[in-house]
Amino acid sequence: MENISKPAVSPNPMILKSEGLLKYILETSVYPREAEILKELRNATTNHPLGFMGTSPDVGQLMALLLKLLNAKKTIEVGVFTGYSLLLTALNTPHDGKIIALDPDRKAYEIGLPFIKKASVLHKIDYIESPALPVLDKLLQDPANEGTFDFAFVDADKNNYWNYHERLIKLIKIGGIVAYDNTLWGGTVALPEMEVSEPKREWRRFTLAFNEAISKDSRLELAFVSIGDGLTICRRIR
Ligand SMILES: C[S@@+](CC[C@H](N)C(=O)[O-])C[C@H]1O[C@@H](n2cnc3c(N)ncnc32)[C@H](O)[C@@H]1O
Repeated sequence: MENISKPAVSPNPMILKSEGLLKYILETSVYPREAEILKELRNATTNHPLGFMGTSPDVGQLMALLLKLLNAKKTIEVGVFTGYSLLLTALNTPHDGKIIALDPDRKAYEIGLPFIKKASVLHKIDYIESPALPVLDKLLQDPANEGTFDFAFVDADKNNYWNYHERLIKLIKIGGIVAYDNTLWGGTVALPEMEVSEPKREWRRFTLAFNEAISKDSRLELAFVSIGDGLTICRRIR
């Protein structure tokens, strides 16, 4: 008899790690369909001292699909950097869409700003040069903001992911989506701590705690997607 207490794993777990497969996906369906202006922003960002640490284009493609499926109009972006995911969100929301974009690093945002302007989507963006938490708290001080956002994307300091979650789950409407990037943290979540480089250990611990807590959150349905550096997609259900 089939052992139902032991869920089946992927028939080929190694497939998740195959660089060749990722290259195939990117070259077959991601890069050819990526908006030219996003490519331009991505290329401009490679000159940043930290290189391109923006959202990976395959994650972007999935985000675009989610935004369109939701017909998202009102969104929040936590962690802008040079604005790849921000521009992508702006391109995939209607003309009267609104995005509250939060990041204390305005210098990085200014690298992407010319591309946002060129795409004629700046009018949708309310960029606030600030750490995200105080702004989210301020939004929640006005009960009129609760349950009004369609979509939020979090790609910032991992130590605050649960703090963001506790606020975003109230700001997002029932049926809306909050997506968290980097929830596989370079694959380190599946490694013993000893095998993880020292600089990655602290955020690995936060990511592990976040993944465990969110998996138990009954206010949402979720999918933990092995794409890019890991994307956890949560749909608020209550
Ligand atoms: C990985 S980057 C974001 C990439 C962005 N999603 C993109 O596609 O280009 C992380 C960003 O989080 C920002 N960040 C760090 N701490 C933050 C905080 N407390 N609140 C908001 N943003 C923060 C950093 O300044 C950095 O720009």
